[in-house]
Amino acid sequence: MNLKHARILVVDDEPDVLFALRLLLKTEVREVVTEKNPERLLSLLGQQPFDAVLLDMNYRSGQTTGNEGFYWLGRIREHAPTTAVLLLTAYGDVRTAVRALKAGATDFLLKPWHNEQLLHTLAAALQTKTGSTSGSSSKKPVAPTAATALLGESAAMQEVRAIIEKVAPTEANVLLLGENGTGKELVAKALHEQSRRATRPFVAADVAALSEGLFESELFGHIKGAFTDAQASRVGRFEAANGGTLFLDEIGNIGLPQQAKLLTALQNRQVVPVGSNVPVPVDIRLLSATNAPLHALVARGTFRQDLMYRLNTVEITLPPLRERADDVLLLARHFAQVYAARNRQPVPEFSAAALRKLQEHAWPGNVRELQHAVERAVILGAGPVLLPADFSLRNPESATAAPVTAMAEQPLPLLEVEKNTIQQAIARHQGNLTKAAKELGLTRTALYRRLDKHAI
Ligand SMILES: Nc1ncnc2c1ncn2[C@@H]1O[C@H](COP(=O)(O)OP(=O)(O)OP(=O)(O)O)[C@@H](O)[C@H]1O
Repeated sequence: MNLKHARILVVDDEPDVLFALRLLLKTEVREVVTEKNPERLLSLLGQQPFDAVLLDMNYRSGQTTGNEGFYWLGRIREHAPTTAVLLLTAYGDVRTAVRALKAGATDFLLKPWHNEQLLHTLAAALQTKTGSTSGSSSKKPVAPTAATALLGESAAMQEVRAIIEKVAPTEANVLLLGENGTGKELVAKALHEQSRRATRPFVAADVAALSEGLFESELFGHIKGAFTDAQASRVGRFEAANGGTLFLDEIGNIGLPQQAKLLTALQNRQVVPVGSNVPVPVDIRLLSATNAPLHALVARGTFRQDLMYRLNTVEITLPPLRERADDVLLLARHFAQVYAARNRQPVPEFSAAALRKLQEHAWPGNVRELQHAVERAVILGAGPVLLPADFSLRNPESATAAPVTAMAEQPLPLLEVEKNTIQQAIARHQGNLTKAAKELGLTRTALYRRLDKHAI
């Protein structure tokens, strides 16, 4: 995790330390909360998730044993096992620091600290926490983190969560089905985080975005000199995910030749890098996702049945947002909190009419569309209560006609033209971003970047 996105809790009984750390961290991280009473630690952790806690070792004057620090470290480990804990220890007290690491601390910081060093240590601890450079050998599954919390109280979402809980600890391959923006990638991350592979890598690949030529080298790797641009050997996504989870997104969009190669790799549990003839064994759990009707593609003969059976030991279908109106409100309030915090604004309320508007909208882009709509409303909204006018929602039918008329009447700035063209393409394909991207001649990743740029 990036320092900029982190929520940090600092617990120390010295007001000067709290003041100095708040001053240092507030421009570097997303949120910093300071607390001088360690007794309040657990209730703070219960109120909101923190990515890291900076914890002092001694709270009573004259005490230098660090025992209180160890006690609170243990309690944090029980309540928030994924939160990084950095202990603040007196300079020179290396023995306590080593004991702290053995007791489960992520790292320690010496008082007085150097600001640069502290930021560096904190950033490294956050990296370790997300597992991207983790050297941890623990095989214990971790609880889902806030970043991957799958929200929704509708019967459909409760069922999805129940299936995740059952399937996550197994080695079953899971196929995630559902429209764009329904949360398939989020479910994939939740499956990984609740699995025995949680401390190993989670590697995602958008296979629809890969050209036919790139598919093999991206997934299986290549050796130096395998093709003109291959100036160095490179491991593919399979090898990068070794021991962990590989998530193949948009699996329904790959052609028959790629399907055959993928099936061979899955059957043999090994990959052959491009340009090599030496197979490399791989141990991965495969999760895949698509918004395409995969069973219909099999019936039509454009997707191999034997490959589908490899992928869908378990199938989870994410329901479209329009079928779970109650979740719309819950998610809207959640995103309002997230974006208000991110922009350091008070959390806005929703007027009854605004809530009605959100519930009645068809959400062709599902949760992603709602997320962007709320973000835009939080940033541009006029007051503490969000009104219907703060949400400019387009239904697929109305989106096609309006911008064309506008273009005919007066010249539009280039950015507006780009935005309109994208919106029309998305509307024409009923929110299917893969098809819209294809029509626009963009990769899905490039389309996402533009959606973000235009806050669509
Ligand atoms: N149930 C949910 N609770 C909280 N956030 C959600 C939920 N479902 C989706 N989101 C958020 O909506 C956005 C889109 O979700 P995600 O990328 O997982 O969808 P997807 O189905 O994989 O989309 P695509 O098919 O377009 O790749 C993400 O920012 C995700 O965090």
